Amino acid sequence: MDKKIFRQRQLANLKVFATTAQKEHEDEQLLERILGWEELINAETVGLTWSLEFEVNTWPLIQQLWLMEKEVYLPTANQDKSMDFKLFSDRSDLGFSRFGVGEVMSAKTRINNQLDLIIVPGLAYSSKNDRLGFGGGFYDRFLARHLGIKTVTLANSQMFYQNTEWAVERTDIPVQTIITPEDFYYL
Ligand SMILES: Nc1nc2c(c(=O)[nH]1)N(C=O)[C@@H](CNc1ccc(C(=O)N[C@@H](CCC(=O)O)C(=O)O)cc1)CN2
Ligand SMILES: Nc1ncnc2c1ncn2[C@@H]1O[C@H](COP(=O)(O)OP(=O)(O)OP(=O)(O)O)[C@@H](O)[C@H]1O
Repeated sequence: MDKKIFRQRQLANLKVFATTAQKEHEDEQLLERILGWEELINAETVGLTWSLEFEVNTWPLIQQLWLMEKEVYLPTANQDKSMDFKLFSDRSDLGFSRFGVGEVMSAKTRINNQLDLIIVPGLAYSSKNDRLGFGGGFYDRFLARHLGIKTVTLANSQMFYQNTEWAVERTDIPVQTIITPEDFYYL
């Protein structure tokens, strides 16, 4: 299916799912699974996003990472479609961009784009490790420029597809590991 049409359908699905108790339950399962995952345990610097309602809730994960004394970085989306990961160490440093996503506002914060692990956001994933994002191309551009960075994603039951049901572009970069409530999919 055309990527744009699939993305709109998927966004509508996820917004409905976000109102259910099942979504919250799966968020908890996914949190538990990634916290027990060796590659997360071994990472010292972790990049992830401040989640929107229909995405997997990252706030409990961020708090756990702080307790584990990991450095947590959130991306800032730039005008030229590049991203910079900024150190996030205090909830009060958070602001909201015009797109409505949380970003670190503090100007004196550290940038680190060579992270040990990036937890990539997205709307849909397949067992072939294909990923469909929001459509900005921010992560595909970032990952193309930072080859060798480890990537993982948390996919709830509504985000995960056995087959890739949308058209994959040449610039789409697959995610190395997908964690679902039941399984791990490695590229
Ligand atoms: N929670 C979360 N944070 C995230 C992402 C995400 O998917 N989820 N991103 C994943 O990539 C990045 C931001 N993604 C974006 C995706 C699209 C547009 C966008 O369409 N911008 C339009 C204008 C929007 C407006 O003006 O309202 C544009 O720039 O033309 C912006 C940011 C970084 N932070
Ligand atoms: N490395 C790249 N260089 C140039 N253009 C790119 C690159 N990666 C993606 N694009 C372009 O950006 C646009 C959006 O890409 P795409 O639909 O894959 O976004 P997405 O992966 O869903 O979003 P995101 O990565 O922000 O979560 C497309 O037109 C795509 O061709």
